[in-house]
Amino acid sequence: VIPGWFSEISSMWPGEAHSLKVEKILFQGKSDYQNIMVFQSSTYGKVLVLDGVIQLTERDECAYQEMITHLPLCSIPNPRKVLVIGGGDGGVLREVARHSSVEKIDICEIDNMVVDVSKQYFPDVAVGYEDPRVTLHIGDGVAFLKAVPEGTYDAVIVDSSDPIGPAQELFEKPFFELVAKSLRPGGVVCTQAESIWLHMDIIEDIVSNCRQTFKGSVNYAWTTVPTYPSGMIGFMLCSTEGPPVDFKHPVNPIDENECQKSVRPLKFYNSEIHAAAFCLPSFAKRKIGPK
Ligand SMILES: NCCCN[C@H]1CC[C@H](N)CC1
Repeated sequence: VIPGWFSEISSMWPGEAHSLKVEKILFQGKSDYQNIMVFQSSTYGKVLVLDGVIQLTERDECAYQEMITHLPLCSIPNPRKVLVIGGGDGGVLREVARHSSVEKIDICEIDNMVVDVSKQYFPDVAVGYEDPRVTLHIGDGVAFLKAVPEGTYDAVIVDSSDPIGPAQELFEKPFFELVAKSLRPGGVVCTQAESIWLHMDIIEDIVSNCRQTFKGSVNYAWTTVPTYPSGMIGFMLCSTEGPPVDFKHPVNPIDENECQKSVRPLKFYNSEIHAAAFCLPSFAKRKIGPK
């Protein structure tokens, strides 16, 4: 370990570790589920770390939060009811709130300390909680979905950490089946789906489970996030049987300059990068590309 540097060392990405220079550690704590740390970095703003894994930095969180939200919500004409599983930092809520068609936003986050820490150290991310359409449920996403009436949501966004730890069950088939039941016909789900450089085996399993579970379309998309391992992260975009969804051509575009009074303009997402996100390198296309 280099003094003054944080290195993201994990068995989930053996033999490599992204490092950030640390100016000051701002918070360290342990919730019922995980270790939580916040530090001021030299060049990426404040950084949120769970069990030694970087969750977000102020400088590049826009890439992840905007893409995981607008890839699904811009792919259906009028999203009204949206569920966020995970996402306790509030960044996805901030992005969902940009859609004026949305009437109700439920969020189910297992760890209340993540919510409190984000509100204290990342106000520009946790601002999402201030939207009156938001209802926060603290609990397990699987239990929450079991209690949801069938066909409740137009969109579900699964903003999870990695498969090792509290989020493990969010990568397994029973969870996908519960998500599918909670969606209306032609409803959409977007999940955090790891990196094609690091986790192709996991992604192949996820794609296989999704193809068995979601009878509309199943697509893998990705974005660049400098501070995530391998500098990128992917998403599964799936739709249930019903009105067809063409994820690659946003039917409900959001204008990057559409800056409502309350929120800042989009920093990353636009319609061109939406379409581009579904283009895969050949090694990935062969394994997880459209059949
Ligand atoms: N709202 C930010 C959640 C971050 N999602 C994950 C964090 C851990 C990474 N290895 C993968 C993405």
